[in-house]
Amino acid sequence: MGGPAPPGPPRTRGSVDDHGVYDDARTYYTAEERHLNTRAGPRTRTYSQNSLFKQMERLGLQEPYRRGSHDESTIPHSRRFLIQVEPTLQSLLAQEDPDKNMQITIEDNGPKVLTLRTAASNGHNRFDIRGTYMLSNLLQELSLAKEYGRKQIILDEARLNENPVNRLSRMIRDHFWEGLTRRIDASSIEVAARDPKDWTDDPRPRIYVPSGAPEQYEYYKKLAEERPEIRLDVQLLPEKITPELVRDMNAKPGLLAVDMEETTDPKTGKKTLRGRPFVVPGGRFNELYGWDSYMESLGLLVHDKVDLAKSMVLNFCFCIKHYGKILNATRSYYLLRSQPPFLTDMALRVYDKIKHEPGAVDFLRTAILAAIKEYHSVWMAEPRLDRVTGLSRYRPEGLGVPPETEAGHFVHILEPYVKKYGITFDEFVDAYNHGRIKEPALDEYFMHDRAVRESGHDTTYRFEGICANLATIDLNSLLFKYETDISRIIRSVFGDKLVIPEEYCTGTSLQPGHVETSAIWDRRAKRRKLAIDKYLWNEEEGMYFDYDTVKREQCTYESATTFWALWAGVSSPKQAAAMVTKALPRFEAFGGLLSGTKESRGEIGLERPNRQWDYPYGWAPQQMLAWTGLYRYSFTEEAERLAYKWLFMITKAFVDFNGVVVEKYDVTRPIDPHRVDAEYGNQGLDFKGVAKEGFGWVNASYIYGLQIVNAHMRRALGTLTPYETFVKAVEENRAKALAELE
Ligand SMILES: OC[C@H]1O[C@H](O[C@H]2O[C@H](CO)[C@@H](O)[C@H](O)[C@H]2O)[C@H](O)[C@@H](O)[C@@H]1O
Ligand SMILES: [Ca+2]
Repeated sequence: MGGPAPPGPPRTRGSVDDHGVYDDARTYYTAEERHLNTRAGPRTRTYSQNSLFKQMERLGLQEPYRRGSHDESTIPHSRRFLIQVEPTLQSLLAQEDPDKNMQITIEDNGPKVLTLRTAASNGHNRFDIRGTYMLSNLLQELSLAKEYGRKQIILDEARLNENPVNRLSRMIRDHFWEGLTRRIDASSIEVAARDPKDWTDDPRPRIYVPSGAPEQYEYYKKLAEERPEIRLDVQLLPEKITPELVRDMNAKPGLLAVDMEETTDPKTGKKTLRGRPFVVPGGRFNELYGWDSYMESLGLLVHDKVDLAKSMVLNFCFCIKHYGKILNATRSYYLLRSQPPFLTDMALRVYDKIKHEPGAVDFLRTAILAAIKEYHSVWMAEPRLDRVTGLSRYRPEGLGVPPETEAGHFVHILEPYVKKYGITFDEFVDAYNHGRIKEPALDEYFMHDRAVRESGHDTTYRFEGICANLATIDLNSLLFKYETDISRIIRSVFGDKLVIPEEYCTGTSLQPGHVETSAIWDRRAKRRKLAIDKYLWNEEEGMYFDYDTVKREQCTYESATTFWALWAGVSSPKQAAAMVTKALPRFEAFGGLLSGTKESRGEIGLERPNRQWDYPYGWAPQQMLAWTGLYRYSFTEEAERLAYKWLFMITKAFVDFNGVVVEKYDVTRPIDPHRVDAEYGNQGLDFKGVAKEGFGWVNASYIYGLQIVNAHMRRALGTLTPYETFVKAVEENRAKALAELE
């Protein structure tokens, strides 16, 4: 045992690995020597596609269709091109991007072929780049090269025809995570403070600091003084956060401070603060989110970005300490609501990676103490707890109309009131928000609307006008997971005794010094399972449903969140089997799991528009939790199949649509599943030339999903094999192998 690892296969000179063909863009395009044409002698000419075309024209030759003296090198991966960046970019776009959206997709009807000059011939020989995928990769590479200031590059062909699964994984690892990482401190506050949702006339950077973090207040004040040009507005929050306060803060929306760590300024040698980094979802969502962060951390951990996942856990602990909860997200207008809770699992996964490091147990203690406080003060307290069933609901406090939605979202609800009072829309909203107009039916509507947003499923007909009354299978599965995780951690890491310090008692009925043991958490979990079985399980349908705690009846909307019970381990093996045979077929579509069934959504039309968390849309968290849950109950084949379908859909859209990765997909649409126009539309589409961020939880689902499928499937994905073709091939091979045995 032990000893050095066996040597790997010998590396041939000139092989792909040899010169970092797949280096990240910064490394690839900033390495001077890589882009010097070492073969260039006195004959070197600097070609651009433009000058190439002109020259061909002069000679009466046709480009790009003529093959003539083309470089026909057949050595895979060894071909490189000598390219003048800007002129080639311009000709590529002029020719292959007729709809001028700075993306080359299957919808662009250009000739789909462009001739490049090979580096080996000093630019004398030519080679055709063909098809949407290679041309769009060329556009992406040229955009990156330009960004790094390159005028001329030597580009490896292997970057243009790379296996798409490898390319997307590489983009996520080397580019997207970085593009989505934020740090709130002097280094980049302008970027972190930007809020595409800001509805005010003066969207300036603003930060709210909790009263318990005076050192941060000093830090940001100083920063604002030293850099007046960024117009940073620094505000100290009062100790007590009330619905009135949050409503009034809507006139001045801002970022909420998160955790900072002490560090030494390399310039002055003095102690200073540095923001703990976090990943944002992307698009219009440029702040730390609750459940997005958990999903993102699953991808970060696969990519060994453990520090970033750990840092997000610590930011959550800060939020629980200073704001009383893990926030929906860290903007002032989200202050009163949370999101689906995943802290214990997230902390455990990080701990698992760092447990050999000093401080790991302290990290886990901090996270678990925070989770216990959150459990008691948020989820198991009024108004979220329903004392009759013992189950919990999404039911945050708040006043008035949520300001962050896309303009027009509430028009159909508010228009009748606007007419009734004969005032303008804005006047009505202001009067209603400040209580000058009282409309109890609207209060009820917005209580449910806030609950919908806390649930993370904003919006869906499952929840409209009812959400705050529902004990959902989602939330109660997650709380069951908290209970079982906390029990296990107390027993296995803390010797079955965890002392609760004073700061973790506020908002709970615990006394400082109280000792938690696993037994009480086991009892809590047992009680919740019983209640879930009693109120949420439906034997006939073979799945879980929400329970209306006011009407005291089970609901009928079929939601993919039924599979969260598998993820949390709350189902019996019999229930799990019933879900697989009865429920799963109702949710399975071309690209994976539907959010809900078509029957449950009902008819849609002008008066009843599509909601983004209903049929036909599919979301990354639903997929990830279902795969993990199915795996947990040994339904490996089902988990692999669902993961394959999801990954195939994402890879295909990535290949056909210039590297696109979006927030959610229409899982019933094989050709362009990224097209979603419900509510605020899709996020992640809006890029020029090359995608820089993807979308947080979809990035993660891709990386995580590749851990779920087997190696054979991964290879089939790389060749864009549809699931049915893949299965057929597997079956044929099996039949052949069996026949050979006989
Ligand atoms: O601006 C409208 C709503 O946007 C958020 O919801 C959606 O994006 C979140 C970030 O990716 C995600 O966590 C949520 O599940 C999505 O539905 C926000 O969370 C809502 O509170 C907000 O009203
Ligand atoms: Ca285009």
